Amino acid sequence: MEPARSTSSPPLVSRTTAVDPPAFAAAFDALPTPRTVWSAPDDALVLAGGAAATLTASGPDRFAAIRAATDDLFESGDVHAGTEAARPRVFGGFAFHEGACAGDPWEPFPEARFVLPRVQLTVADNGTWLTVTDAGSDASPAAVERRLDREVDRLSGRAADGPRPPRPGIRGKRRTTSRAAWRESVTAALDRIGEGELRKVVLAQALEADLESEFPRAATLERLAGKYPDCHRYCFEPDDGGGVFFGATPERLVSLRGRTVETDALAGTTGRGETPAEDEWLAEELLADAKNVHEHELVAETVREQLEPYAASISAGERRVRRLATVQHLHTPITAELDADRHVLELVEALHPTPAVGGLPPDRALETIHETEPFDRGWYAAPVGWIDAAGNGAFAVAIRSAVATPDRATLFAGVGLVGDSDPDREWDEIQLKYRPILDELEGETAGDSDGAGVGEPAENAGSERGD
Ligand SMILES: C=C(O[C@@H]1C=C(C(=O)O)C=C[C@H]1O)C(=O)O
Repeated sequence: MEPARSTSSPPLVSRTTAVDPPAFAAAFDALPTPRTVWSAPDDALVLAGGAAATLTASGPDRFAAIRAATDDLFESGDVHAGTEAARPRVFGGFAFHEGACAGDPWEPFPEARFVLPRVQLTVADNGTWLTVTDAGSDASPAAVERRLDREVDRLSGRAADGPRPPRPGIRGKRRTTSRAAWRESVTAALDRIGEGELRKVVLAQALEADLESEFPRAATLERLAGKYPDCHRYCFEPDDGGGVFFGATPERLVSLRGRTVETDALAGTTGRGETPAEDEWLAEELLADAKNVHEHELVAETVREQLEPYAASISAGERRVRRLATVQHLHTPITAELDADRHVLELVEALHPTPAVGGLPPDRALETIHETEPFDRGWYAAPVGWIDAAGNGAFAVAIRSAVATPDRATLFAGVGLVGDSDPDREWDEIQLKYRPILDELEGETAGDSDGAGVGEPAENAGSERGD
């Protein structure tokens, strides 16, 4: 294992002030690279740029290494955060498995990388906040305060620079997996399930899209925010600034606040109907479908088992249907109280990969994924999120995602296979799971509006219902 490397060491100096909210795209474009966007339904929106510190790690111990590096970074601080949401946090993510970032388009992405942003806009219930942070032996309160004044002048209340750029359009698409190859690999996986070697495996595909015009980062993130307000939205730029990993995922891996843990079992999928009545019918069918319920219960049971060694109590909510813009999923919310104070990365490591993106038994499923998928998963389906000085944090599962460079996007989507899965239906499900990102790449459609403000409430396209 390569030890975690911090490009700076404590002390950490951070200053925050309230500002007038700027327009999202104008702020995004004005921030230094590498930029981060993090937004979750129950969390403040963070739009950040630059790095006061960068923590990277690789190999099987990358979770422990990042944990040690964050403990080191947060060891001593001179912090005036003004509001809790603007306290120093590192943002980043992990590769799905070690070795997953070896090939195109993942080379710029380390197997684990977290950034303490230099400049951060935080949009919380109690206002918009601008933070400047420095870390290392040169960090000085006077210099941080001077920079904060400059950033307030640059960013506060900044208006949109013009109309939102259109979707880039797609010139051509390439699949990593042909329909024939897919049928063959699904059949082989189902044989392993039939023979009792495997109970479930999640196989994914990648889709490369050549773009007609330059990928518009800020506009794409704004449009995803409008369509997926109740998903976790994320965007991470690697240090070279060339590419960007982004997405809007319905799946929380884990959040920890004090000793309270929240997580989701999300697995089992159907489409959306043409009418509200058809939507309802599909949701009812999903709740009653033995194959999908089995696929879902394997995830819910495993998440509970994985949490058990850490928990004083665990409770699962009712299984419901989570309705998104293009698909509907079975969803069980799970909460736990820990038996002791713990770091969020202990839980991330214990839970990842859940059988919602890996399979069961985990080792056999990962072997099958390696042997079958002709591309690197990179950060797809892996944990992305944040960590604070107290070891609290929130992580999502980075699905419904893509890596984009100015002229190309690579999209990823997968499906859970159990004994009675059908290769053609699973193929169709993958196409539906590409839609959230593909819709933002394909040519312009009527009815697009101009840029909204940072954190402006968007139309709610999602809902949840029980049976
Ligand atoms: C693997 C993905 O999605 C996962 C697989 C699901 C399924 O097979 O039903 C549902 C939600 C996710 O847990 C993906 O979107 O890429």
